[in-house]
Amino acid sequence: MAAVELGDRLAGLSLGRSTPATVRVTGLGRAFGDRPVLDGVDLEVAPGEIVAILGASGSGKSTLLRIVGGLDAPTAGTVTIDDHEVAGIDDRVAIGFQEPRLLPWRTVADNVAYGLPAGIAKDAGRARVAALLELVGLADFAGHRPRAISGGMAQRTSLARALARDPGVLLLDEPFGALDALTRMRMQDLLLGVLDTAPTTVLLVTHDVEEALQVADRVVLLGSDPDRAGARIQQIVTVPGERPRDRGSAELAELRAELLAGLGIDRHAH
Ligand SMILES: Nc1ncnc2c1ncn2[C@@H]1O[C@H](COP(=O)(O)OP(=O)(O)OP(=O)(O)O)[C@@H](O)[C@H]1O
Repeated sequence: MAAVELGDRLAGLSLGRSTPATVRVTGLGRAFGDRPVLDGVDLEVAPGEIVAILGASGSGKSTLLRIVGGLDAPTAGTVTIDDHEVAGIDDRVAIGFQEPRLLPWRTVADNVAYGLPAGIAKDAGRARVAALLELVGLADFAGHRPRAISGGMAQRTSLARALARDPGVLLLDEPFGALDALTRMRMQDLLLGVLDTAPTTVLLVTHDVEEALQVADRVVLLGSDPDRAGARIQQIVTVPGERPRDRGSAELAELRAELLAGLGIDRHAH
């Protein structure tokens, strides 16, 4: 089915479509006990924008994402979504993790349905699940159990479940981190295709500079200065070029080297 036709089908559902939201992070800090992890993080993400968050292990990427999603609370500063402060788990937000976290005894379709907003009419819910399965290429696997599908398919199911809620903000924490390199690249393309049809504001945590450069409008580098305990934003890079981007372009190669250097990896040393 063509993407436009699918988009019409999604738009035509009685659920309607929530509009991509603005996310504003202001003076954000988080300490665990007396150990600061994040300190003074400021970031504004525009509606429909895709922002990748890069940083060394332990730099607080997941913590930042969890706070935006209301799964954790900051010790300083605020997060707002469309000018409403986040305080606890928020309906406007959907989260996808590295592990698909599917219920093994439920079918693929039932796992996606699990993400539907409370109170949606049965028919509308069923139609939305069908449209989402179509969108992620799993229409023929609706009745399968999670153990009978591949890791990439499970991750697509998880993405469809996140979108079932019709979120204004989609938070993805290393969503493709457990997949092999080829599946990972396919998933990046699939994600971009899905977002064309069902646009939302995306914050994507990743370890992978290449993934950030392929998928994001902007890349945020999180890290701490030698004289600071908590991490903050070191650099924000606007990625040039329309997607899909040419992985071999000189411009991206330069950005890649710059971001790797920011992560403490000197490419020329290897
Ligand atoms: N609930 C918690 N209690 C205590 N410390 C925590 C808690 N959650 C996270 N931390 C600490 O905060 C720091 C940042 O963790 P976080 O998972 O946000 O980093 P990350 O950048 O996502 O790391 P990775 O790339 O390895 O997933 C780590 O040192 C971690 O041990």
